[in-house]
Amino acid sequence: MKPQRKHSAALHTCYPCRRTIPYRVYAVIHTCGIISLMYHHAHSLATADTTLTTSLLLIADVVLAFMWATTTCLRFNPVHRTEYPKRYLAKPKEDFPKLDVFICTADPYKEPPMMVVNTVLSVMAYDYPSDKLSVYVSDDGGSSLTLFALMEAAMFSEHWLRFCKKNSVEDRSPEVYLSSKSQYWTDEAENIKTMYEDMKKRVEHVVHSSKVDTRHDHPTIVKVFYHSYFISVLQSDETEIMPNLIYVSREKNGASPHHFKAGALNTLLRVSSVMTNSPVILTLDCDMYSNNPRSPLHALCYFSDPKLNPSLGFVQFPQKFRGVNKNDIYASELRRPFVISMVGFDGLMGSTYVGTGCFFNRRAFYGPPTNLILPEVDELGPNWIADKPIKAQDILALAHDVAGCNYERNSNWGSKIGFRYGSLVEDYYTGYRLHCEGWRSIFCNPPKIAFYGDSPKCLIDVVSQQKRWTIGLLEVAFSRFSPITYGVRSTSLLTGMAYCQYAFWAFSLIPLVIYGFLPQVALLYGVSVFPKSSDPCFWLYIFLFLGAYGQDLLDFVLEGGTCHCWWNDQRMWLIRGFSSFIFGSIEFTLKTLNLSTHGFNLTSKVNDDEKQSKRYEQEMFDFGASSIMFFPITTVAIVNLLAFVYGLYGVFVWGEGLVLELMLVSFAVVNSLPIYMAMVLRDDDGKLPKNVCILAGSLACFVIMSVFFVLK
Ligand SMILES: O=c1ccn([C@@H]2O[C@H](COP(=O)(O)OP(=O)(O)O[C@H]3O[C@H](CO)[C@@H](O)[C@H](O)[C@H]3O)[C@@H](O)[C@H]2O)c(=O)[nH]1
Ligand SMILES: [Mn+2]
Repeated sequence: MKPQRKHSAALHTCYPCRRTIPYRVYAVIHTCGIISLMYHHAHSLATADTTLTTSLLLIADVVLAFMWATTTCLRFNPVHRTEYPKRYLAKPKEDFPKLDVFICTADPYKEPPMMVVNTVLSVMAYDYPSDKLSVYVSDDGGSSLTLFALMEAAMFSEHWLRFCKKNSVEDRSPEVYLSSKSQYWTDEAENIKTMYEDMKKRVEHVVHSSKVDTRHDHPTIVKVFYHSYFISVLQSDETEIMPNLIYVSREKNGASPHHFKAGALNTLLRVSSVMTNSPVILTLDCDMYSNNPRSPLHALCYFSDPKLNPSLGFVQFPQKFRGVNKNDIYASELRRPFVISMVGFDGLMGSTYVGTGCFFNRRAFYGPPTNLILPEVDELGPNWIADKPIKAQDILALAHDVAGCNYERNSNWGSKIGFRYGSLVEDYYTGYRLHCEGWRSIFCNPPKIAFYGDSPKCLIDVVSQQKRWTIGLLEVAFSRFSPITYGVRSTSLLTGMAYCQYAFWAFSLIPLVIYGFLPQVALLYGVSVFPKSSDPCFWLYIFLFLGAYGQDLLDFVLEGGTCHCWWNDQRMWLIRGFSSFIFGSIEFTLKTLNLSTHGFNLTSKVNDDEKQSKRYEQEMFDFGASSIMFFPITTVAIVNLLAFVYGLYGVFVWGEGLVLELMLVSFAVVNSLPIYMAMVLRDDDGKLPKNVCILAGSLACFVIMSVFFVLK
């Protein structure tokens, strides 16, 4: 997309980042460094008799170079954008397009119904013509609890919407608004607070008192909530229609595949098509409430631009989370994928889709921009005019029909139409496939955060979530549509390569394991695998390391992060490498060999362990759960500690020989400090369980001893 300059009536502008040119220059220099390193390895292979270690180091460096190249594609043309929603507002209200909002939920215990209710209310209260707004909730749990909560929400919404519009409330999630104390408290506010608390009590009472199973077998339920009129507060003779609120629980049975969230979204796509068929769709996860009532206008600044319009598939807002601790110890903000890379993608074909907070052009789900693929019946196509009342008998009957679990059999749904199946990261995969079809996208990041969600607050949840992503990304990497083969041809070299960064995310496991064990164990035997400090190659290593890490830090800080957060973020890369990537790759392999299956393990959104929340606030790592996931990371921490101690002693004995080894080991040890503390110094529930420590200690000894036989 050619950057365009500001002119007065424009709805949006786009500026290239200032770092672009220096980055390109540096890329050339760094590339020369990498080539020299490869030459060094090739030379050692040919001359020295250290074939095994050199080959391993070569493999590690090739993977690192590949990762670096993919990141560099995202640094080629980063852009920033600004929208002018006020200018859009000047349009007559009739010209605003209809908007369908999709909200997914799946389990009333991991995703409390009150959380869903707040998300629903926050979008129903958008600053948007209410008669053009429809909110669809997909409940994959088929739970009567969620249904009950929505019924309550529907009743409360009338009061809430009126209250928000009358008092120009900014926080449209009632929970957030009512728990913030900085408000002027009026009788009216007191009143709405009582109503909200009553509703909350009823809903939570039902949730606590009835133990329902999250069912895997349930019939279709489609429930349209009664929509009444409410008197507009500004001109008392005018009436305004409430937004539509529709609950959908698709039919499920054990025999037909249901494709997790992608399946749920496709069901909503069909049901909404029959009922309202709005040209613009917003997808949200149930924890992502709206924090900015004007975000649809930001998105429309792009969708209404005729220059972008014919091929603009989606507008993605960043994922932001509430309650992240000060220095973000688990890197839950995911600043790299959700902001830094987005800015880079945006200058190529557009941001990736991250599953939530994304406005879609409905047409994008029906084939490439130039080639409309029509579904089975007219009512499901993007051109269908949905003008019947949504409670009409035939409309409801059709909605039921298209939410059936056998509906998609032998159809294009999930392959050519709708959200794409075949990966546990249906978001990344769907966005990628749309880019392959020629759709473009936009990253929209206005200063007022559009949505806030929930992120896992304990380490095991973090690494389990990322294990699911690892599996999903590998599914894409090894599919027929792999970015490295199909992607680079269908999009562009840079976009395809940039997508590779994620698809092959887990591959960084290879250099991590090699650099985490090989030099350390060699050091323990007094053998050096890196060049001595008198060798010019010594400086090559230093330069490449500092260059790559330094640029990474710069990216982080330029996109609004702090140095301390960056440090925690890079540490999480190591931690996830030795947990999520390892176990994700194993599960992926088992599944490919048909030895196991894996599902979509929901991330829990309840934090009711007070002690644990406190530890999180104090930035203490929480290992708590005795999980095999922490086993490799503990092992590598122990090996590095041993090597560090031995290396310190060695410096005095061998002098300059092992400087690079020692630097590497020190870096690993500093990164592992929380692990050592969790092993020996701590006594709370978050410490590393004894059995994990003992097992890891034994494995560390085993690794060190077995290398003895290889080296000697
Ligand atoms: O069978 C399923 C499984 C999940 N969901 C919903 O999908 C959403 C995301 O699930 P969550 O457990 O919160 O996953 P996260 O790891 O937090 O989500 C990230 O990763 C997912 C892909 O793995 C994306 O779908 C999400 O948008 C993205 O935020 C939730 O609203 C769920 O209710 C369903 O509707 N049906
Ligand atoms: Mn989530």
